[in-house]
Amino acid sequence: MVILADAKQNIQNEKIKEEGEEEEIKTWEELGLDPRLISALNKNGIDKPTPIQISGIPLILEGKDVVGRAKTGSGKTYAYLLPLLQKLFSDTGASKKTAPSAMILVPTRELCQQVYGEVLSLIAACKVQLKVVQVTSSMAGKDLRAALAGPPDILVSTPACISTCLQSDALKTNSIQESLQLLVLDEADLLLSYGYEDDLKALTPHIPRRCQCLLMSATSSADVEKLKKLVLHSPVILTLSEVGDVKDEMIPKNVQQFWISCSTRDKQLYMLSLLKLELVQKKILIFVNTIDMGFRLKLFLEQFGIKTAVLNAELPQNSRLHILEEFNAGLFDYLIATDDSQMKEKEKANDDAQVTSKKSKRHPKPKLDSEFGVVRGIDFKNVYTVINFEMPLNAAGYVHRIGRTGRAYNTGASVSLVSEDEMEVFEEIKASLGEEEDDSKGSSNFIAPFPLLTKNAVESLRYRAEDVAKSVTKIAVRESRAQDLRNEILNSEKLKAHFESNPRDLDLLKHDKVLSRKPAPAHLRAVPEYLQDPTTQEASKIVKMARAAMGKTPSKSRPASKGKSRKSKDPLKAHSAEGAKRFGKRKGKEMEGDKKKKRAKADE
Ligand SMILES: Nc1ncnc2c1ncn2[C@@H]1O[C@H](COP(=O)(O)OP(=O)(O)OP(=O)(O)O)[C@@H](O)[C@H]1O
Repeated sequence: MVILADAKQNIQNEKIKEEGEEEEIKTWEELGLDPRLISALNKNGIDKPTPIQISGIPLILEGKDVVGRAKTGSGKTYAYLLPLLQKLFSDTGASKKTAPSAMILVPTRELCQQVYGEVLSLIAACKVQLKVVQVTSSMAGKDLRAALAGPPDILVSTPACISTCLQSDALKTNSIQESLQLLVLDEADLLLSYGYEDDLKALTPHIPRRCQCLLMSATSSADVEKLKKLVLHSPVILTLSEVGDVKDEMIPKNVQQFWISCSTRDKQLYMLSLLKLELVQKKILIFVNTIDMGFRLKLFLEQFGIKTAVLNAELPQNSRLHILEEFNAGLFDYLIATDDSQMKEKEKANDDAQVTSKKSKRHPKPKLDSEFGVVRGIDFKNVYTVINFEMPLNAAGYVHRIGRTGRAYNTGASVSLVSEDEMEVFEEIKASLGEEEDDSKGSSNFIAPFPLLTKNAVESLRYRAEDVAKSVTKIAVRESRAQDLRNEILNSEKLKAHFESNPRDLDLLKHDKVLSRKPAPAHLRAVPEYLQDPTTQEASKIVKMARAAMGKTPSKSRPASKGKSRKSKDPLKAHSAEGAKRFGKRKGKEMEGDKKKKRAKADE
């Protein structure tokens, strides 16, 4: 937790204790949390605070301005939500409120929906009379005014939408001056790179000096520095020692990171090998950098009976939210996500869309939702493996992608397919994770070569993969993308109506339906025995056993990292860079033992 120090103030440095470090275990009561919130958390199986919550909640309850930096999936949302709600519990509302008491600003609509859902469920569980609303830029002025009439106690939105509310008078600047007590900027470092600087500058002059401001992020950037100056004006701010750069374990220790060197041309072949030979554990989140690549991969995989959904910026918002809900509910195991850090592609596509839509009215390009984003902060449930089919543009993008697994003490893994022209960003990522310069190309203390995929196994699938890849033409990709969009727009109207009356109904629409015009040939669905070498079969069997051993929904609050980690038979553990250090000796003995047994058996 970094809390900026005003140069004149004494800097009180406290270090957030890492998981497993000797520390007195704090309880929610010791943090001064309201019993209603504690019982809501316990009902949810969340029985003790994470390090960032231990450090942050008391400071926020005291009214301090806070900049919270902690690794992905470490509970930053509750670190600010719990004290924020508690402060509003006691807000008797004596003075007539003319604007929300608290505003939570996030960079994407998906995160807006997620935080809104968390607030709603905590308010319901605590049975308190607090009103929360979320507003997004897609809402018309009259809907914004209706949503903010009242006004609500808590407002969850994006900076762009707040700016729209100010312009359309749905929010009045003098009301903000009178009523705003708490302002939270979540995923703060992304807010400016999402182009919200002007929107924030439109808001900040109206933030009253007494307002308590909180900035949360898993990675730091020059933008956070800018935001601190822009937003953190309270003179008394405490500082806890910086969690450090990305290298300070910004990726949870319980995430094993792997990589595979392969040509761009072979990426689909390697992806097929990983999934078809079942060498990685479900659920699987696959990141690509462009929407076209997402559909190309979808069409390719479905020819082999692997059904996926593609989450991207051109889908209607409630379709995107429904896909996230379906995926989190486990209705399908593979999700292809277009990474939001590829902002350039969106801006360019938006510009193109404006240009082409003038030229050809008949085929206007769909407008990309610039508030789309499914990497930052989105709390994917039970994602075990994150696969970078294409590498992110930078280290922060890598940290946030990998951060979609290994959340809240659960274990996870990542596999990055690195082509020759991605080696540079791969080296940058390794350096930012703390790799020493002199490490020879490819070797790493943080990201180990993926050990379970043999050359034989890959070559055995090459012919089929290349044959299918050829059939996925540019035209097929474009047609499937347009078809998917038409389906989703049609569905999204149905969705909106349906959600109102059946909020819990998740299987209304299948988002992972097959888009290929021609049905997948049956012989491609299964990999024939003769194509699988014994090593791969053995590895696949152990991966499945490891997954079964973890059960379907790993427990949220059982901290695997507390040294009491459940003995996982995960075959990757011994091979991961982290695992090699910890498991090297023990694993070596085990493997020695296995070899002796095999030799003894052979001698019999
Ligand atoms: N004290 C806790 N114990 C166990 N699980 C928790 C605790 N606090 C939060 N969680 C759960 O951990 C998951 C991740 O929490 P959250 O989304 O707040 O992480 P984050 O730090 O915001 O991640 P990101 O950097 O990706 O935004 C959520 O499912 C949340 O319910």
